[in-house]
Amino acid sequence: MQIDKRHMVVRRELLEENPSIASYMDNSMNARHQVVMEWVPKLAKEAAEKAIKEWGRSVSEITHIVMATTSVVNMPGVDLLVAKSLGLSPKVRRVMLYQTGCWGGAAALRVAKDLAENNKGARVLIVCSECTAIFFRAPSEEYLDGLVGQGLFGDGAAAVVVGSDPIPEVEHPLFEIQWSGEMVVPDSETAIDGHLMEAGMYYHLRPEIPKLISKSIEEFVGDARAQAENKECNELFWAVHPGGVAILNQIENQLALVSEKLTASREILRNYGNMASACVLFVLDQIRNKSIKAGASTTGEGKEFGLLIGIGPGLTMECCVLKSVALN
Ligand SMILES: CC(C)(COP(=O)(O)OP(=O)(O)OC[C@H]1O[C@@H](n2cnc3c(N)ncnc32)[C@H](O)[C@@H]1OP(=O)(O)O)[C@@H](O)C(=O)NCCC(=O)NCCSC(=O)/C=C/c1ccc(O)cc1
Repeated sequence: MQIDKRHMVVRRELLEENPSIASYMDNSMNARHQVVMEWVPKLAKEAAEKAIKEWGRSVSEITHIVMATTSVVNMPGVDLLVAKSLGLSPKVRRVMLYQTGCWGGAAALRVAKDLAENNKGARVLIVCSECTAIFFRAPSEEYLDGLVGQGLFGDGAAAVVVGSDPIPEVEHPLFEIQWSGEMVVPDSETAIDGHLMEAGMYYHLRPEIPKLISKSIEEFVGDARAQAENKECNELFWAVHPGGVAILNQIENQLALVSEKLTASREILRNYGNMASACVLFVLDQIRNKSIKAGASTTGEGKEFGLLIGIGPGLTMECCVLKSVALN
């Protein structure tokens, strides 16, 4: 699996308090709902506060919130809980992305880009928050792909503020979102599916997922590279969703990437597992932190352009072309 560590709110005590979650197929949705309604907003708030602090302006200047989660279904949306807990204005404009799975982080960036560019002065808070309590269950011989997911998935949240026309000396952009695109891999609808049942979220991950992705990745990346001065793959930096080691290996081989290109994705996989929508933002954070630490000339490992790629149910691939920022 190449995962050393994951963080999960599902611990022994929680399972003792909620034994239905620890069963394979007992009715457990009530218990799960309580857990994810507590933790998805809690993790989101923590991540958002860090992002807002780093951005450096007041919460009152956040005009929009875009939130992604696959871990909870609720009305009103959990974005409202998060907005309230952060003290955002009741007039903040909200977009909630549910059930996008692992392409949610990249999709949130796409939506935020369009909002920021079409609303002068807009500052869009993106929050991605995921909690595996919605689908954690006991193993069963009839459900091996569930065991694969159980070994892969972790809890986590990430946030970022997106805007246009940054205020000099006040706002310090890290990357510019140059372009965004999406593609559904042909005939892959059944590769990842998930259904909310009395026993919680029940999903399937077909073993052919990595192969299906590798069949379409070149075409998809070709569209993106055209928006990045047609740079060769190895002239870009890469923030690929670490869906699993086989997915990263297939992409690396298919695009003939040198091994360092996916280092950040592999490090996030190793230290956090697959946190669905939040993962690509963790990877991007890792890239800019390492770039700064290494004394690189840009936030993108010294490269001018990079691709951020989310991959999830559909199979949907979502890509943002990012332009890095010069580091002094
Ligand atoms: C990490 C894996 C699982 C194992 O890698 P490995 O240790 O190098 O080993 P192998 O790839 O050789 O696989 C070992 C065994 O596991 C089997 N296997 C391998 N995937 C499978 C399989 N999906 N079934 C059932 N047997 C299998 C595989 O066939 C093989 O069986 P065997 O030859 O009999 O030993 C690797 O195969 C891998 O990365 N697979 C792709 C993982 C994957 O599908 N990722 C999910 C992408 S979707 C996503 O990110 C989010 C979805 C999501 C959805 C809902 C949410 O709420 C939130 C999120």
